[in-house]
Amino acid sequence: MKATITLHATRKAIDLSKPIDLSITLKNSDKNPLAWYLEKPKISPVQLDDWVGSVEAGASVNFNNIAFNPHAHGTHTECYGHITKEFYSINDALKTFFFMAEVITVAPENREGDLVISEAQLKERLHGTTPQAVVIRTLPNTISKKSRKYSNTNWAYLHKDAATYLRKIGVLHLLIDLPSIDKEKDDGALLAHKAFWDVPKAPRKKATITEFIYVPNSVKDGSYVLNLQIASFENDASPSKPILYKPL
Ligand SMILES: N[C@@H](CC(=O)c1ccccc1NC=O)C(=O)O
Repeated sequence: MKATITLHATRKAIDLSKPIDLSITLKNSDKNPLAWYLEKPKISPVQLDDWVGSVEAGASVNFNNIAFNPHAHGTHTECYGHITKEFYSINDALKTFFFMAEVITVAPENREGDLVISEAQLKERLHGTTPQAVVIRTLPNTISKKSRKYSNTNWAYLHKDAATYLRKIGVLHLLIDLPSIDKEKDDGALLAHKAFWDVPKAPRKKATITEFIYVPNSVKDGSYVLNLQIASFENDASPSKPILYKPL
């Protein structure tokens, strides 16, 4: 199935039968990626007295409870409610779901023992484009990202100036293949989150950050149509399913 999308008088044709799924599956398995010092998600049948919600155990249906954390267990999209005292829901922040996106690839720079994505790197990779969404693939890009145990690894992060740059060129949706755009242990500074959302000065209520994606190596850098979908959780963050379509 093909579709034509018109944005700012530019028409792009896409093939809806060729989605590129950037989400990492969330599973009850040791292969699930982990961050923030949590153990794996739990997916298990409901038990009510003698009844077990599993067809294998004699029930008519499979009926599982799921216990997980959107920030720690896989691909999720968050709004500025992630870092504010007041409650703001991702379900109110994200109300439209198709955007023009630029996929870029960066090798974080070594700065005093940290791996940092700089403003200069983003500027160079975006070469003057001002997309609605930016998808950052970090190098090395191995498939182990889908099952990595990130806790206490001091993963790569976005310099606050890089996040400010994205805000200033009008990027509304930022996607990255790390558990956070910020440094794992920063004493609560969350500099890149604050810079991207402009918190507390002038919070960008519609801006979102999607973390824990995986961009397959087969996907080339460049322009795509992004379909960013969340589950309708009233929460700062929700599991999400970003899908790219390559313009034909
Ligand atoms: N870097 C923060 C912690 C942090 O960002 C965080 C901690 C637990 C669960 C989620 C977190 N952040 C991101 O989604 C700090 O060191 O205080």
